[in-house]
Amino acid sequence: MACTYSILTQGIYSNFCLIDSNEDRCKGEMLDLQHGAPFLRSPKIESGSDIAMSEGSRIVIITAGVRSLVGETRLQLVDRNVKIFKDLIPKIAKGSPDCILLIISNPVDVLTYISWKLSGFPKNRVIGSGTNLDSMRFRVLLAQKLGLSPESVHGFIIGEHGDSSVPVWSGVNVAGVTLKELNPTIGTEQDTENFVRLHADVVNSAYEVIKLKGYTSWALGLSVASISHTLLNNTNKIHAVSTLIQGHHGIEEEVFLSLPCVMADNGVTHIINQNLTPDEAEKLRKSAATISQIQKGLL
Ligand SMILES: NC(=O)C1=CN([C@@H]2O[C@H](COP(=O)(O)OP(=O)(O)OC[C@H]3O[C@@H](n4cnc5c(N)ncnc54)[C@H](O)[C@@H]3O)[C@@H](O)[C@H]2O)C=CC1
Ligand SMILES: CC(=O)C(=O)O
Repeated sequence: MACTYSILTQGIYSNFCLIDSNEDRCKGEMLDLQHGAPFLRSPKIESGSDIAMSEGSRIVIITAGVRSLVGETRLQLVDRNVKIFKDLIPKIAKGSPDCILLIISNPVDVLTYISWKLSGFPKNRVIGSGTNLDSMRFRVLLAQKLGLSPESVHGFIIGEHGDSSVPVWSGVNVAGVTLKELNPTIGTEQDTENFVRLHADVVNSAYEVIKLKGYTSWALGLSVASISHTLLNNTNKIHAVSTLIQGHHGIEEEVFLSLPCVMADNGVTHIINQNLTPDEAEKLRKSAATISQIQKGLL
């Protein structure tokens, strides 16, 4: 609902089909939104529990499944959510054969891989929301530390949307000034300015919000709205999203992880080849090995 609300209120798209196995909850959400239609350019919103209602969709955003309880990692959800995806993805692929699949449910990297396999879609049209959210969290924390607007602080978190994510300290910059040039120890334990703490805070963000309010929603909704805007308007904007990264940075496994991607109306068009340090690339390869291990035997 946070994705829907963000897309609707920003005027990005106005034709929605909300599907949930809990039909009443979904209808309640639909009615509540419809009552706001005069403020929302009179959108068309339907709801139901039958996936066939979504036939012919341009983008299918999948958030179905269980979420983490307090202290539970995203990877611990894998078996329960893969089961749901095995049922859903073939039906969606049949009903909306030309759609872009935008996966949100966790563990998002594994479920994006599973969706790619089960849909038979080309890799560019199967995308996980990945570390677009983590990168926003990173920029917000960096901006708070530097006393700047997050829009003026640039940096990426890549790899797993989860505990093994990788901060690209070598590329963090403000107006083209790379912070690593000013502070060569940035992102290491030797750094007296303790920037390394910010990545730990990014990794801990979801755990903290879940402990406080039970789930995360708004930032993810805004992140998905931003990705949707790019896809629907063919803008070639770069987002860190989960895509097939085999062959990049020495990764041999068939895994989906986040790297900065150029995105347009047919999904991911290019992966940006960042000039990672050997340490950053090694951490990414470790992340890939972890995910690959988890994927074994799922299909
Ligand atoms: N990638 C990211 O950054 C984020 C991912 N998530 C993930 O999104 C997922 C959903 O989280 P919430 O929305 O907080 O959970 P929620 O419990 O509020 O919603 C999940 C919905 O899925 C529905 N559902 C379950 N099985 C279904 C099926 N087979 N068909 C249709 N609907 C089905 C449930 O009825 C429920 O309404 C979780 O896996 C969570 O970890 C949540 C926030 C951020
Ligand atoms: C739940 C989750 O994956 C997040 O908020 O990052």
